Amino acid sequence: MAKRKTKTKKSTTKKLKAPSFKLSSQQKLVFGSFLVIFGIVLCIAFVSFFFTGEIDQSALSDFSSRDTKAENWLSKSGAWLSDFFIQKGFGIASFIFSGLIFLSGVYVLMDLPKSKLRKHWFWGTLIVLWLSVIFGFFAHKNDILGGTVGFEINAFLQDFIGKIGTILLLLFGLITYLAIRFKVTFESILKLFKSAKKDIKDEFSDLKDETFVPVDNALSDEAEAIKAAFEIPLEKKEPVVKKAPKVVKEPPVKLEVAPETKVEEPEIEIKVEETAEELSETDNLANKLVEDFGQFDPTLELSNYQFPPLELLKKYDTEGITINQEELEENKNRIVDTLSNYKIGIASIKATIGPTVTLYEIVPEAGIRISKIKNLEDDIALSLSALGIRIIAPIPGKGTIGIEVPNKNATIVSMHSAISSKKFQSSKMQLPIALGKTISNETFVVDLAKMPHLLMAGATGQGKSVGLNAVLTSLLYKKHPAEVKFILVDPKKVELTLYNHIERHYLAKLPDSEEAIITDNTKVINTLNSLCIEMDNRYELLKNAMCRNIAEYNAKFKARKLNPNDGHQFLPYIVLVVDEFADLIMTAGKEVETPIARLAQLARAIGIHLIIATQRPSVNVITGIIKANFPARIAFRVTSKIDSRTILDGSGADQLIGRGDMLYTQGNDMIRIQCAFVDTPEVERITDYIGAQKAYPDAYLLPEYVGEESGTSLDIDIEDRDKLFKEAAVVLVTAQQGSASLLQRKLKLGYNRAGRLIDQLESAGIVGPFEGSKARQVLIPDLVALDAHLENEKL
Ligand SMILES: Nc1ncnc2c1ncn2[C@@H]1O[C@H](COP(=O)(O)OP(=O)(O)OP(=O)(O)O)[C@@H](O)[C@H]1O
Repeated sequence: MAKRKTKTKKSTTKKLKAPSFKLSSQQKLVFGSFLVIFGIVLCIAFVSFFFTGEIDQSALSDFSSRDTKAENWLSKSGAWLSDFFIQKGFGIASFIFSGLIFLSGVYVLMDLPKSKLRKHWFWGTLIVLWLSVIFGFFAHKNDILGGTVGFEINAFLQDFIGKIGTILLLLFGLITYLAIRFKVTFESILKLFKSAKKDIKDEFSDLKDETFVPVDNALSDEAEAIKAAFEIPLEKKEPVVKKAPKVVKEPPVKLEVAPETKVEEPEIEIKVEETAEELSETDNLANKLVEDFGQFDPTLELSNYQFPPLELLKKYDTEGITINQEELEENKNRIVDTLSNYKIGIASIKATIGPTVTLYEIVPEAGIRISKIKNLEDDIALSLSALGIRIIAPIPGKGTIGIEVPNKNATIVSMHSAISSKKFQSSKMQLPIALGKTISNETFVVDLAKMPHLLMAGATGQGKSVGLNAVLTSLLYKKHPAEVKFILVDPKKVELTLYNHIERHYLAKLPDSEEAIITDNTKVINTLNSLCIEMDNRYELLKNAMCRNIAEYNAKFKARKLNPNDGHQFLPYIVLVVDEFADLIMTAGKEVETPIARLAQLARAIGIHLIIATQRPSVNVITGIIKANFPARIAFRVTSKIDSRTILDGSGADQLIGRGDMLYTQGNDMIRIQCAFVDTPEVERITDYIGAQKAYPDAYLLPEYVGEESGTSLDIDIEDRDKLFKEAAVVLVTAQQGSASLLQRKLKLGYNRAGRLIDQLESAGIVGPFEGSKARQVLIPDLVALDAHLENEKL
């Protein structure tokens, strides 16, 4: 865009330059002074016209006769000129013409830039026209106020749009003029009003003070002396010795501060100037761009995009607390009885009712050891004879013991309630996810960007897929397609297919792949490696932009402080979802584990987040390296304590009741949550709703990844060259800079491939040899020479 702009600018200046003629210094002096004098002549003639215009009318009709005399101070010529400009032309606004002619003379004499003068003429003429029309509006006949032009235009306008229409049109013209010429905005007008209001207020209070003057003067001599000691007028900054005038406007407290500020003032000023100069180059440009075009809006391309409405999600009748007093009492009695069987006395008991389980918080009697209760966990569970009892002894942060007992009638936590909750709606998180409801019926919202990766595990049929859908749905309800992209890996081939509808809105894929959702395990390897390249590229961009994370980078990009010509672009978050990780590890092993681990370790700062789900939480799937990099974990119900340990590093998941009952941990505490339920038809409605809207031309393209096997390090043979060879040559020749990182950025390549390309370009004689830290020399001067060079090679 910018390039095109400069091009058009250049071509117009070229066009304009063609007819211009150069004046010699003498010619400039003659021509310039003529214009200055002519401007003055016009002005004198115009002024005189107001006194002599009427008398001179007859003289004009007999202009050629030497006998007729005109009263105008410049005689007949003056009378004629002013009649021409004022009477027949634009009325009193014609004075502006005399000014413009005078100004043109000054410009010619002083050899000032003509572009500015052209601007003055353009805007000046518009003002003349506007004034003439507005004066014409108030003139009843062909009056000198608006001249013939003003009168006629008025008559024309009033015939068609009436008086009110004309005045409104003129007002609109004025607003447009002010907005374009002086960059006036609505805010600046408001500001002006505010400051005017303040001034009036100040003035008023000053006046009030002044009215007190006589009282001041009437003060006793003693009071006068005390007051005088403080009366050092701030503006003058004179030494204290200079005793004050009689009028006291400021209270003494304010004045006491004065000497301090006086001392510090110069230091502050110096500091401000220094920073201002340092920032000036890039920041001033960025500020100007923001002023002219506003902040960069990544959503602009799909500015009409509508977020899915809440109505697409289903509401359930069984929502809300269903446990009754009877059940509560019954459970309480059983807990008290069971514990007393083991000689554990209870001081108090409190219940918190959740959607699936109720937490009974017990304060044991003094002297009871917590370890005793913990050891009896299984026995207590057995005595209470309920599935899904979990004992938390003690509840972290409280001195109590928790016993979670499932409710007889579990309630469904609908996605509708989670998404519509205030907590989710008003969340300012980068990637907010409404996971479900906690035991105290609060909607649980977490930030995926903070996790920064999520591991989900649970036995089959316990709610993993629903959980994944809840995560994806949350993001779809909160993030614009420009802000987040998903890479979906679905070896089961059926779980995530619905998201195909939103491919061109929300999905990312490899350039050559047809399907955005990856179901083939071999393709996953390429995608993961490509994601690693994307990660490296993003780190390079962040480094160049001197930003520590994607949020800072995007903020800087939006503020137009990063130049897109340097490869900078708005970076959407990328969320990689792998539905069946165990399957992937079984078929591809190390080949996927390595890039996953690399991404998990490094990708957090640059906005790539992984969510991996597995139904086989065994140690060969969730390996040490994976676990170390996935602090945020969700465990649905599993069948054994060992599985629970593998996922959560502790038991608990084996005591869940299934159907979306889950434990969430982000390193320390475990939180029991009932996962929000989102059914397939709901997901379908959402994806259909989004899919029916205008989309990007293609899915978000990840950098191309070519496996290591293709291409050797130095392919001298033309046939063996990388298929991006020509593009790479064009990039380097255009930039006249032989750098691999430039190729990486422009062609979205990984470091290895860019390096290989540079080697091939060297052997083809397009770039020079390696020169240490400096970029290689480009041996071909331009694209024409490059074409010729490549043609020669073929011969
Ligand atoms: N949050 C929930 N609330 C209520 N019911 C749920 C919830 N999550 C899952 N269920 C019930 O459990 C069933 C199985 O859930 P889901 O398909 O998510 O299991 P899964 O763990 O993905 O199974 P698989 O591994 O075999 O795909 C759902 O059809 C639904 O009836």
